[in-house]
Amino acid sequence: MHLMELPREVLLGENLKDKVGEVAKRLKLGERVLILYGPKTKEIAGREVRHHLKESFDVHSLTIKKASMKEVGKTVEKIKNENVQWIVAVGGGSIIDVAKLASFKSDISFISFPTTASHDGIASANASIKDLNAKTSIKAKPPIAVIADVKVIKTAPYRYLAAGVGDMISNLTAVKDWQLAHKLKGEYYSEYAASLSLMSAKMVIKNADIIRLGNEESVRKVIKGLISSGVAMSIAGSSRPASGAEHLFSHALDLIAPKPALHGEQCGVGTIIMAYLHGLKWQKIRETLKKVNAPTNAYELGIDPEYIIEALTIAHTIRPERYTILGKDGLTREAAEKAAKITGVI
Ligand SMILES: NC(=O)C1=CN([C@@H]2O[C@H](COP(=O)(O)OP(=O)(O)OC[C@H]3O[C@@H](n4cnc5c(N)ncnc54)[C@H](OP(=O)(O)O)[C@@H]3O)[C@@H](O)[C@H]2O)C=CC1
Ligand SMILES: O=C(CO)COP(=O)(O)O
Ligand SMILES: [Zn+2]
Repeated sequence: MHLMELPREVLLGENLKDKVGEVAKRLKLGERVLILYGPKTKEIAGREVRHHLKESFDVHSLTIKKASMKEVGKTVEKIKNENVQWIVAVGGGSIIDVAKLASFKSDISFISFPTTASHDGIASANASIKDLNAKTSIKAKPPIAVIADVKVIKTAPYRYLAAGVGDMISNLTAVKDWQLAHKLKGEYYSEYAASLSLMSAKMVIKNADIIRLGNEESVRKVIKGLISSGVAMSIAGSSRPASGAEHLFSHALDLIAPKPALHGEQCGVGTIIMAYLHGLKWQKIRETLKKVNAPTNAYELGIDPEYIIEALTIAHTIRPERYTILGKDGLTREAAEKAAKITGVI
């Protein structure tokens, strides 16, 4: 059996901070809610969402500092102690991931209220928690609803929107890797999930001129793609359609770089290199990233070229069970240097 869990409601529009309660009532989520936010996202939208919820719910709140198991544990504890029935996560990928895993462990629902359009975890079922043994995402549950307030998301620095483009353009190489694993290793492959995932990537390429403007229409385009990409992952039952070797490269940078860049920024640069290795038109990918002002090289990522090379050579060790273009043995230092130089990454 293949279970596909998807969000039941997706709201995309302006001024939605007072709509969380309505959605929760419609979905009969219960009276006792826990709101999670970060120190910044509390001021950006969290406080106001909480204020509106207080009109008809018993509201508890927690400030989350980062996506760690300690914060997940704290959240699970709060859910238990206060008999919480559902969670709303107001924040970036880190806050959403903590809510996703804590609600999964506690077997309650959560609503995703993203404040950035920088990653496709907004509507996905997998959570990426940094200090788990795995450096990659693990299975949890998708949000029961996604409430994407374009005005809130637009308050985030433009850099986050460009990172969202990087996380989606990754789908091009992720799907290529998936097809390779299907053919070489007989791995399960879903044509439907792969097509949906590719559609998000193609849409950002097509709409790069709109996205680069950084206005509300740009946010809408990126958010829709990120939600579809998350749904593709839920259909596949793993992050396979949206995470291949380019993500392994980003995960490797998170491990070794003194100051990693945003997830989507690193994935975008990784996509250029992996597209080159796959024999895809990597120039088109770089052109799109340039168009939306996303980083396309080590300098723009703010990461020393030495870490880029090292990340390329260790990427295949991050998730050995997921076959990619890097193969079982990965890239030699020479091959890594060559690929990064040819594509202008270093
Ligand atoms: N589960 C999945 O499928 C996926 C998960 N991810 C994960 O998502 C994370 C990346 O998410 P991302 O959103 O880029 O980063 P973070 O959630 O880590 O947020 C980065 C910073 O941006 C701040 N911030 C959030 N919203 C705004 C805003 N509107 N204006 C100004 N600042 C804001 C945050 O504030 P504050 O300090 O208040 O939190 C935080 O300081 C990574 O951990 C990655 O692994 C990525 C892709 C897929
Ligand atoms: O970032 C993701 C998809 O964009 C999740 O990927 P991982 O499973 O590699 O963490
Ligand atoms: Zn990603």
